[in-house]
Amino acid sequence: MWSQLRVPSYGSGLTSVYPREAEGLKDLRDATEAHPWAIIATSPDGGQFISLLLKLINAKKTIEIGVFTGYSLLATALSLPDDGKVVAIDIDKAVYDEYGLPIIKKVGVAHKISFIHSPAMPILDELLQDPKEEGSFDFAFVDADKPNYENYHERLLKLVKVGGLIMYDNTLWGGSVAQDEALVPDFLKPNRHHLINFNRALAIDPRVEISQIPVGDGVTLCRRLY
Ligand SMILES: C[S@@+](CC[C@H](N)C(=O)[O-])C[C@H]1O[C@@H](n2cnc3c(N)ncnc32)[C@H](O)[C@@H]1O
Ligand SMILES: O=c1cc(-c2ccc(O)cc2)oc2c(O)c(O)ccc12
Repeated sequence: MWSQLRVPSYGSGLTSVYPREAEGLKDLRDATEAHPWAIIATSPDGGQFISLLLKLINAKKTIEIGVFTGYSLLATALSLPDDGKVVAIDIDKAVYDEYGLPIIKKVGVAHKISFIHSPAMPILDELLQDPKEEGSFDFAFVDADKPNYENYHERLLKLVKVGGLIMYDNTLWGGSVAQDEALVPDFLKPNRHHLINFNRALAIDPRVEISQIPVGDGVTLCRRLY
């Protein structure tokens, strides 16, 4: 099961994450447990890492692809200044409206969020039509359909400013990217080769400086170089 593969989240969560988790984030994590796909939510250590990064880089404008119930989105909104903005894109609005939005309103950060109900690709292409949007984002977080990560990367490299960060979730894919195919559990197989190919593409991409970090299901952080 995926939960068994996320031992680092639980291990570090007990001491380093949960005691520091904001009340709204805990409420949202508890509420998300009721959803049948709760396991795909961003992990608490992933949320904590996003919060720290956003504060380190003084992020004001960010973009997120893949919202689900809104855990990473809430972690982001809480970490931006009061006049900060996050553009959040998901093909599923109902789950965000039901789980995340009421808590986001309650903790007073809804004004920082522009939720866009759509597949991400046309929105990224639309943003790129506007010269003001090019190079305007400090940070991007990608946690959606894995086959599109390479397509998102091409667009985000133009939307994020030089020196800005792009963070991709699930780049370890339960550890399976480093496993012999024969040992990989069936439920990890469909997306595994997409993540292996994506990791290979990032490894030789001269436009970014990268680091893969074993937070949650593995995240890869890219800093735009030019
Ligand atoms: C792993 S979940 C995101 C988890 C979220 N970051 C969190 O904090 O819980 C993936 C999300 O990507 C969305 N998604 C899948 N394909 C998409 C696409 N082409 N464009 C935008 N969102 C997409 C799904 O609807 C789902 O909500
Ligand atoms: O098991 C999953 C599946 C996804 C997933 C699959 C298809 C999509 O279009 C989007 C997301 O994402 C996951 C995820 O982000 C995670 O942290 C754990 C498991 C899964």
